[in-house]
Amino acid sequence: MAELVFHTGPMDCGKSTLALQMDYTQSQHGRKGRLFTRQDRSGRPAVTSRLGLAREALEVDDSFDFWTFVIRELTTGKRVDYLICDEAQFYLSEQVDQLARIVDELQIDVYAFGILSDFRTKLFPGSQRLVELADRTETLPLGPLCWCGQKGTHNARTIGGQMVTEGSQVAVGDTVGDDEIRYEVLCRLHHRRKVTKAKAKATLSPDPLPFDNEDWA
Ligand SMILES: Nc1ncnc2c1ncn2[C@@H]1O[C@H](COP(=O)(O)OP(=O)(O)O)[C@@H](O)[C@H]1O
Ligand SMILES: Cc1cn([C@H]2C[C@H](O)[C@@H](COP(=O)(O)O)O2)c(=O)[nH]c1=O
Repeated sequence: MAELVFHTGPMDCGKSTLALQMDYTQSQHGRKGRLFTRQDRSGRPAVTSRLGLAREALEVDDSFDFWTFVIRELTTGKRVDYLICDEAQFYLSEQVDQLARIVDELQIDVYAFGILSDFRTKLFPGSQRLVELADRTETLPLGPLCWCGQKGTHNARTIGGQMVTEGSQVAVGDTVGDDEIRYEVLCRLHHRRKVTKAKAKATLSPDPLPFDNEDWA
């Protein structure tokens, strides 16, 4: 039986790396796949991992129809055994419905990868639909740590170094670099208290990180 599997976790937990590893492993066994992404950080239609791996992919925009695409591939004699769908949080919920139909009616495996929730802790529509429809939702076992040393679970957005809790849901960005808009993965406690690493450092210095300070812990 083909499967729709949603691999999720916060930013920087290895989703794109796993997507590329799955594609590699499957293709080593002669299976033919297609890679998709939407608004990758690189600005290119590609699946890119912070470990340095990258592969070209097909860009999914609002008008893209997975069902029509796969039917066209099959009816022109091409083989499709699986789809790898990165940055799936940005997909429309109708597109996730198309992915489920592909699994059920064409027996093609779909492996989707994406973050569950945004910087306000609200679900992305694409991720919500994946959780609703997937045969399995898997949370990646490894992930970034909050500055306090706890497991990082929640994505924070910073603008000019300040954590924000309002703004548009989509703003492509990274957890490293010096762009105005950045992300930082925090534990729930520090996300809720809006204590980023920079804020903790400014407030609590000169203690070394990770802090074990009563004030914030
Ligand atoms: N130089 C490095 N050496 C080892 N592992 C690294 C290095 N850089 C990044 N990583 C690993 O890659 C992970 C991020 O992978 P990536 O696929 O880009 O994440 P995601 O797609 O979930 O945002 C990090 O959590 C870390 O485990
Ligand atoms: C939390 C959050 C993230 N994004 C963007 C930022 C990145 O471009 C991607 C996540 O990429 P990753 O491969 O998982 O690191 O999503 C966003 O647009 N809005 C948000 O709230």
